[in-house]
Amino acid sequence: MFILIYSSFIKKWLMFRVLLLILILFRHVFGGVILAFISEARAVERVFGRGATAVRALQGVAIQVEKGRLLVLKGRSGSGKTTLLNLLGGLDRPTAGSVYFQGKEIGQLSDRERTRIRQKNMGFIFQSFGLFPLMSAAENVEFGLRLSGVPVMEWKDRVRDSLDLVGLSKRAHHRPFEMSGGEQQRCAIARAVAGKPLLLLADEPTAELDSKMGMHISHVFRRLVEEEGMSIIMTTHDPSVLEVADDVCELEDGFILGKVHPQT
Ligand SMILES: Nc1ncnc2c1ncn2[C@@H]1O[C@H](COP(=O)(O)OP(=O)(O)OP(=O)(O)O)[C@@H](O)[C@H]1O
Repeated sequence: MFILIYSSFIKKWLMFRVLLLILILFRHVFGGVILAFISEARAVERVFGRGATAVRALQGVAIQVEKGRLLVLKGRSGSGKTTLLNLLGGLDRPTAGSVYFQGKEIGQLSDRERTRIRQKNMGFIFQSFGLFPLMSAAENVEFGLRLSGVPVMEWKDRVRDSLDLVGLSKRAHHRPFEMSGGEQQRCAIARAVAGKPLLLLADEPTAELDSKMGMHISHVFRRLVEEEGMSIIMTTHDPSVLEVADDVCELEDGFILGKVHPQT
């Protein structure tokens, strides 16, 4: 009797494990196909402040960012580009509507969970660069790798390669105040891409660069999309970035006017 009950329990337990394994495999193999969008905003509103002084920065915005594509957000100053970028990157929460990253609604997550998702999967290039003033260019990049959980043994190569990618190898041991605005911006780019994030979010990443360097960096972004399969969302006014975009989305007064596909 005892043996019968015991063997039926073992059978059920084994079936449960097999089902679990099939589910995990299904998610790994088909997850990417089912979730074609890396990031998505649905009916998003973002209002800053209250009452008479409230600013409606985004109004009913819906956008889908496909995996492995470079999406540019363009529009006049104050049209809502940075606000949308911050929401898609989980740096801010919408007043209404939903924001998803890999199918998961990130606006609903705690600050801690959103931080974990950002550190593991996303790279950011801010308008203000956000470099640590007491660290050299190499140390700034290395710090980014530490946060994104890249194994220590890969740090040295990744720091070297990413500084090389943006043409900053000769400034590896300089601190931000010893670099020009354009060099600081390139250091911020190296830090954001060194961890090979799934999603790179960049706010005016070529604003401080001359046209030749702007063009070079635009092609670096294109290579990251094509060779690493990275998804990129960036805001810009720079025509050289528009040239390498897969999709361009125009914003006006917090609304999306439309999406075009310059490459097709
Ligand atoms: N923290 C805030 N508090 C109040 N208003 C804000 C805040 N952040 C943004 N705004 C307002 O929201 C609107 C959209 O700002 P946002 O920075 O998204 O525009 P943008 O298109 O990125 O502009 P730019 O090209 O100048 O960077 C603007 O009117 C701005 O003044």
